[in-house]
Amino acid sequence: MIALENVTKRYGAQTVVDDVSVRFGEEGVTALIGPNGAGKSTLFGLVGRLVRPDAGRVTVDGTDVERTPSNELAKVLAVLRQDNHVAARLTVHDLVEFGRFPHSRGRLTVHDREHIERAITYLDLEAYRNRFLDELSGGQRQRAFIAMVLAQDTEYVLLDEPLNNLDLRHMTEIMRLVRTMADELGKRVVTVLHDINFAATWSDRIVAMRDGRVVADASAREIMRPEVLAAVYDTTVDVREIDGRPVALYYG
Ligand SMILES: Nc1ncnc2c1ncn2[C@@H]1O[C@H](COP(=O)(O)OP(=O)(O)OP(=O)(O)O)[C@@H](O)[C@H]1O
Repeated sequence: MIALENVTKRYGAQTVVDDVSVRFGEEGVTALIGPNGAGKSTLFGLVGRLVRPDAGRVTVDGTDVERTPSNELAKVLAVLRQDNHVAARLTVHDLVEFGRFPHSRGRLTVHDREHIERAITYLDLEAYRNRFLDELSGGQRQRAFIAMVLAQDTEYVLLDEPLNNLDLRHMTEIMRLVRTMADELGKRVVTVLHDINFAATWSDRIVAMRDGRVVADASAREIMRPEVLAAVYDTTVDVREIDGRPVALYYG
């Protein structure tokens, strides 16, 4: 279980995460939604210990992340960040291998290699395995980073906008993969999504943030209501029922 208890983070006078208490880990897939600047990435940073809270506590499986050695944390928690600063002159294979580092410490076992191969296959990257990251399209690069996270093989997986740069087919395939990670591999995935229809279709629970606070936390069906979405995004969103499922229309 990932638990945030009364967590606050400020940058100067601005409170970007404001007394947030929330838990992740019961559901297979949780979507984290909310407008730009709501504090979603900062929340992930706090869990991954890249950002230190000004108040409150973050625990993973009962242990305060502040007191967990980095290597131990990396065995249970993987975070795909939005801004991955990794050397461009790294091949796809090198990057995915890098995901195994918390387990292998640089000495790959047969088991580590299996994880690397599985991740490359799952992300449809076989053809690009030996390409450098700067020789890939944005979507191919995004898939390589997701493969790195998958190879890390952690119980908790935090994905910050994994659908960035992806085309229709790959968006759907990544969400299907996220479901597989939860349903077949037993992982607990929390993913930031800007497309609420993807969030509603593929997640078990939606947590909505706005202005540093959690403003809604419920099932997709409860969140996919015009009044709830308007309160989260401050804009009009129409919701229609198509084939028994709520679909939000927000294309203006
Ligand atoms: N290092 C920083 N220094 C100062 N302000 C920051 C820093 N990091 C984030 N912020 C501010 O904190 C607020 C929350 O940012 P955050 O990236 O967590 O939002 P977000 O919900 O992930 O947004 P987006 O959907 O645009 O990615 C924003 O107003 C942002 O400008």
